[in-house]
Amino acid sequence: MAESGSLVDFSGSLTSSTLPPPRTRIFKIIVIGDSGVGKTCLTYRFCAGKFPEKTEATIGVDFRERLVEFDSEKIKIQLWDTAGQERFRKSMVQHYYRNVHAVVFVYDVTNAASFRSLPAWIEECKQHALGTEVPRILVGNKCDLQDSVQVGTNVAQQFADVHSMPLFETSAKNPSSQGEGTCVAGNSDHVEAIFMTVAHKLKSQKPLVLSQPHTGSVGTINLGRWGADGGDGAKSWGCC
Ligand SMILES: Nc1nc2c(ncn2[C@@H]2O[C@H](COP(=O)(O)OP(=O)(O)OP(=O)(O)O)[C@@H](O)[C@H]2O)c(=O)[nH]1
Repeated sequence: MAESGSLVDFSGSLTSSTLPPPRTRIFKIIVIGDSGVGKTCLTYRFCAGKFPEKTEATIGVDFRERLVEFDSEKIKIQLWDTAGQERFRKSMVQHYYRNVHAVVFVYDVTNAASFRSLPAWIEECKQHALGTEVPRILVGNKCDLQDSVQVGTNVAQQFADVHSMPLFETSAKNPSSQGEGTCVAGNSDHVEAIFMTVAHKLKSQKPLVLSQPHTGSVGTINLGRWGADGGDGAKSWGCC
């Protein structure tokens, strides 16, 4: 370590143009659940700010990201929108489970089968070494379809409690029309709040390994299947 005198001399030659660019932390969050539960719509709404007019079944994995700022620190939230259909995900699975910082499990509140599938998704995570030490949340989507609800808040909350996850009920289509489940009431842009909550949680944890020079991009991009990796996993998670 340089003594303070030599440090002063040396720092005189250091200008902002010679310093490395500020680095942006990246949080890799995978979004999983049955086909048709709305994973693409949720990730699109968060990254592009609107409900997509048209979606097609995801093949493999789509990758969207958004740059956000917390306490003057820029953070890139990278959402990996995975295919729900088995035939579109097989070859890809082990790649998108690498270096994950958080997992978002999605079910469709109007589709009980998608809720019953959750244990299988949790099991798949476990098989890829993603246990309870990785922050996880449960999202019940399509709450705008109130007349068709098949999965009540109580049963979803019980499931969330058993698995130590916070539960959010929302709608990618109309985020202000969510039901009355835990953590949901009165938020006018709930999808935003869900992903920001996860990012906030991750930010307050151990610094991540992977970072990259700040490019200032905001919004949705699709880099294809092998676009990016995250860093070390975050270590703990409390219910909201
Ligand atoms: N009413 C309503 N429809 C939604 C909502 N979210 C998604 N949808 C619709 O549900 C269908 C499936 O949505 P996707 O986002 O493609 O579902 P996915 O989970 O990504 O499906 P896969 O890519 O096959 O895994 C589409 O027709 C969407 O328009 C929502 O919050 N409310």
